[in-house]
Amino acid sequence: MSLPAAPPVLDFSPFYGKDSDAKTKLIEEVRKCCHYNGFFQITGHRVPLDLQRRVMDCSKRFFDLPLEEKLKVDKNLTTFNRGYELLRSQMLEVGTGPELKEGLYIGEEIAEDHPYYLEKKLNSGPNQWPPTVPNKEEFQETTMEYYHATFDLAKDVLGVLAQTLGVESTFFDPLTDEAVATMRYLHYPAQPQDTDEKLNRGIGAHTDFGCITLLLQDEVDGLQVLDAPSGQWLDVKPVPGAYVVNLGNLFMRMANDKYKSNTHRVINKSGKERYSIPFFFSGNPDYICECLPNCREEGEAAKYGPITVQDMVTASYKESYGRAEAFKKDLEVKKADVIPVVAAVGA
Ligand SMILES: O=C(O)CCC(=O)C(=O)O
Ligand SMILES: [Fe+2]
Repeated sequence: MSLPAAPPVLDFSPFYGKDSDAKTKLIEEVRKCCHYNGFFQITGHRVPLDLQRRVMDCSKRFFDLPLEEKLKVDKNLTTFNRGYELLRSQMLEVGTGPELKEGLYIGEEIAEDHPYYLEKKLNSGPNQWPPTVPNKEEFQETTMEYYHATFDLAKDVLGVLAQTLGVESTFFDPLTDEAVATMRYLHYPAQPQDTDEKLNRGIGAHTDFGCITLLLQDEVDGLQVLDAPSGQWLDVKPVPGAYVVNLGNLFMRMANDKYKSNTHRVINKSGKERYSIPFFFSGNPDYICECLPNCREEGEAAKYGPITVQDMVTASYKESYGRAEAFKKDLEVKKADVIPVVAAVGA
């Protein structure tokens, strides 16, 4: 048995080239990762490094704002998950405290007369733009430029995933057409070095809900994936310019559990602030997720029935936020604050 291995860094550029051997090799490597734990990193993609730098700068500019400015775009002002989320709002891992991260949720600009808004589709509505962020116009433009570039990359990654299943790279077009994706600017404050690892999470152990996630990390580490066979947590080291790609629960379900949506978490023990930008690609909300081609042996039944992207992702959201709310109510009752933070927001 090979030793537990951190997700490999793959050169994605053969997808755009004419070298069919290199393309076949890329497809094989991606397939191996999908079977193993659904995680890999990619370089050689088409999102410019300069755009990645500019978007990280936007994220920092936003989180540097005073708390009362960030609260002007509070996510709770919308019913469609756009805007600012305070520290400790989410709790994905049972038995740990609410998470030490703050975020800004952004998506495609959906006007209030758009059918997705009117029909209350997943995370669909106008973005809430922070009114006092420095260089506000550039902030909006760069954010959306980055959103669209990452959306295109997600489509390309799904093209390769289709090929790993032995079907055309266009197979997922009905899923990617008019797809919903949500991006989050995330900021993990520095935690104390002697932080209680059992309780404190930047983000608790979880699997992602949607189809695929493309994650941009800054240079501060903290992301870990669980190696299920050994129970070890493996660091996903930041590689400049690279994306961490991982499959979500929706994809695993469509692959009849043959491909993995793997458990991961963030513990920011670096003593530094950490910034990351995950891009969650859910898909067209009306797309019906069914068992994909070549994901079962002859005569083997599909493990799951059909479900829409909308229903699958909505159910996952409700579950995790419900847990955080219940925990906080419990804390209020006990009047105890057991979760230390070094750099609390606004402090
Ligand atoms: O910030 C990271 O590195 C990971 C974030 C993550 O796993 C998530 O938001 O689902
Ligand atoms: Fe995640």
